[in-house]
Amino acid sequence: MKDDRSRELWQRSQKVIPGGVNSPARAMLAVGREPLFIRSARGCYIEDVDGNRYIDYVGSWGPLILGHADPDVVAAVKKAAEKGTSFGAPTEAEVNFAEMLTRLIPSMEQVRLVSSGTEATMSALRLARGYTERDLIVKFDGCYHGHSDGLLVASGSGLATLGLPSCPGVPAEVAGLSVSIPYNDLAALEKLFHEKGDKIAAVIIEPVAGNMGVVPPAPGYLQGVREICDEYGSLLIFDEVITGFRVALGGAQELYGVTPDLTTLGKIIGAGLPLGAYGGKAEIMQKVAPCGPVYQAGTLSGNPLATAAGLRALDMLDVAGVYQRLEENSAKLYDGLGDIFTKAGVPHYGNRVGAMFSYFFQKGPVTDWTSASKSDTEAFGRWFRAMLGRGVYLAPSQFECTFMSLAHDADAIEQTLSAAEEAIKEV
Ligand SMILES: Cc1ncc(COP(=O)(O)O)c(C=O)c1O
Ligand SMILES: NCC(=O)CCC(=O)O
Repeated sequence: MKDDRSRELWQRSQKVIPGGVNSPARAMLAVGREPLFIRSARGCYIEDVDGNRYIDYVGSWGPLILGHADPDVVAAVKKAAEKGTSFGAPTEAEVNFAEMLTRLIPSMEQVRLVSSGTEATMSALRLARGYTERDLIVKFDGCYHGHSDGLLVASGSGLATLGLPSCPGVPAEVAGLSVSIPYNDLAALEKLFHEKGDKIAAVIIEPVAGNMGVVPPAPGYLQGVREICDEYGSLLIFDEVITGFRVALGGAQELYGVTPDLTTLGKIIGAGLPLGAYGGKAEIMQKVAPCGPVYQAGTLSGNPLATAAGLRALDMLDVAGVYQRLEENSAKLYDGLGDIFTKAGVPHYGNRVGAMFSYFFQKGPVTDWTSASKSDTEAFGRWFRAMLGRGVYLAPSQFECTFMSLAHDADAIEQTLSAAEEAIKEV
């Protein structure tokens, strides 16, 4: 694999960009190589600046469930751009988009558009605190909700990958308002509420965790979390930045039949453009300025290019059979990989929910961060590099997801499994 040009760019980039990357997850530090610089992508393929082509299972970290450069999405963005890239005033597309979101995710009676998942969760927490007039937030070890101060506590994603349990720069007073406890452990949540329930504004949870690798909720767990929140008058926030429009059209809340008070979205709803959203019960959303006192704003919020892309993408997902196809293709790849690991005698444990899955290099089971962190990350690094060398681009961390898209067809799956049969010999 030739990577001269990527290397050269990495040398240059490190002089002007910390670590050479604009987000730590891209650095590939945990898998023992330098990042590849990408010049283009289409469908399920990405191409780096040295001309290597890979089947891509990162999908820009989740947004590209339609595949890269979907022609309809690109056309919608072009058309919107010609009419102006930002107005700082309301548009018809925003109304259409909000109507679509509230129709497809009925618990979101009202919705605010923002520009990232981080903004969505940060704003939802502020609203929950403003609404309940309480300060404490509960989160779960290994879950990641973006990089706002109060959420960088026992976080998943890049912090888990780099082994950063906390983050300098977050004042202890702020971190102290977020309590993090193990995922999938109702007894721990009950105990915490028993002690501090009247101070807890909200519980924020990834209804399927995707930032410690994929960890599904145990049967009944989300229902249990809902009941505890109700008992103590705390809000339940589902962070569906990853799971929204991925595990089902109506997200994890539809799949598991549990209704949160607030939902946060990002990734897929922007189809690769910067777009996030938070929303929920109208009574709560009415507290947001200008109709209420909880301030939240954004120069580029509801950006016309992003909403045009999002509208087109959600239209294409709201078609009978789409999620069935994603499910079937994801199962085919996931099962095929499992067979290859088994045949090779490599200890592994898999978790999959729809079009997101992870294989952990350990015997498992993996139900929370404590169990996920027991994985053999050196083995994962060897696996990652062996797959990359055979044209398959996986997320460069044991603690991230493999994302399928509608562009991953039978051919791509076949090629991936052939690569895996060879690659596993190097693990
Ligand atoms: C569940 C979850 N919430 C929030 C975020 C933050 O989103 P963003 O990176 O768009 O700020 C992410 C991913 O990065 C995420 O996976
Ligand atoms: N699952 C983790 C992410 O999606 C993060 C991507 C990033 O921060 O670059």
